[in-house]
Amino acid sequence: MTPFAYREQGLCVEAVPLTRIAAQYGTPCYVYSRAALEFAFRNFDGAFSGLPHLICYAVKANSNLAILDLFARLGAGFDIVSGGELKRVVAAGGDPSKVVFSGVGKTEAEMRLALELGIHCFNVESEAELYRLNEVAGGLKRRAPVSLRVNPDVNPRTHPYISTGLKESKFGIEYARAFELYQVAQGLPHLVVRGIDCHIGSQILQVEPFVDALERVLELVDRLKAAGIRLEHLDLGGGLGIRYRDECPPDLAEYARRLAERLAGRGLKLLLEPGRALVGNAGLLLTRVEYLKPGQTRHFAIVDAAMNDLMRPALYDAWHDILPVVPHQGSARTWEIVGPVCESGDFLGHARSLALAQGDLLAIMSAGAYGMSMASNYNSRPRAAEVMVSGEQVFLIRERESVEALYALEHLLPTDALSAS
Ligand SMILES: Cc1ncc(COP(=O)(O)O)c(C=O)c1O
Ligand SMILES: N[C@@H](CCCC[NH3+])C(=O)O
Repeated sequence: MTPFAYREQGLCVEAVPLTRIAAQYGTPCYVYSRAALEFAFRNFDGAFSGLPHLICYAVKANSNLAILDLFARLGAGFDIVSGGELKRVVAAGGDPSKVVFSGVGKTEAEMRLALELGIHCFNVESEAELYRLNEVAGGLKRRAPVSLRVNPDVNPRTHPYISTGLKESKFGIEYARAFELYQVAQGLPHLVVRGIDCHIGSQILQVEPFVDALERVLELVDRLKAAGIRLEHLDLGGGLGIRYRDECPPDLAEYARRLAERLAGRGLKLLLEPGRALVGNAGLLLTRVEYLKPGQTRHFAIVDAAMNDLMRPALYDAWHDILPVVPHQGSARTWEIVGPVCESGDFLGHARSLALAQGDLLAIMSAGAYGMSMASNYNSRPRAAEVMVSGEQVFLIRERESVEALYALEHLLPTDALSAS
């Protein structure tokens, strides 16, 4: 599936040239391909067709309503980590009964909302959360469906900031305590034990860590079964990596086969929470070169997108391919691709060999996941617009913010308060 290709008018998304999108919607602008999103979901879902399963898209990767709507129509469930994400799922037409709620800090209000909407399961991350959830559910005269998110202590072999399944991590319940806490959960009157959950990290490029985690979790499933605690589902979280540069992510069929092998004959429904794998390569960030600033030691191309739009390079030193929308014949130079934000860490790419002129458009690739969803208004920069391409059509799915909207919630101190000091 190649939704991005060079044609006569330069780089296109499906049938639409990026030059047209820039002219109509301005830059910076996130551009997604509907075909790529649908393909990614169907492909992932299809790989597990031999097993009872539910793909719960991790909303945090990209929470635009149009994307949630698309996945909901394809039958997705959703993995959420806040009341805000739950409200987005509902606003997009998602089915709350296919929602799992992860996260270490669920508030009472978030629990209440999720119980009232009837979500599928809470992935509980601590003993204290079990007691709080029991109380909140009791207050609503309901029983809360729960899984314990177990920390299997396996190394996902990824960036340390996005490893979550090691015992040093704040996530999940310590493996050694999980059995005992299942017994606690079983004894609490307003909880129903439904399943078991783990999530070991993100951008994982081998199948082994998933298999190791699954085996650890299955050991626990067996011990629980022997103690009379039967589970309906096993949620293995998300984390499957994608190609940003030259990575070789695991083949989906192989990933599915290795998991299915270990789950065979157990009667457990498999839940998965992919984020990046469904949206990462379906989107790009379109930006324009504002200035070229060649120097003695380094040459800077200053573009109109910045770390507030795409934080991954600044935060993880992450690589995103940067392509010229209309390639030049001119000779290439090595450029630092940087934004206008007042931070030395504000870069989108180091040492990129490109033939550039002021005013050129660039496409920052593989920006569909953790791009817009991690954007901020730092330096009072309005967040970018988002559009979705479908064949020859372009749909605006999020307007560019206005600068006024950025301070609309703020208040000046009243004059009398100022004169009193
Ligand atoms: C609990 C949980 N589920 C799912 C995901 C999605 O991860 P990814 O986008 O790597 O698939 C994350 C993020 O790492 C997460 O924390
Ligand atoms: N935000 C990260 C992934 C974190 C996953 C969330 N648990 C990234 O951009 O790669």
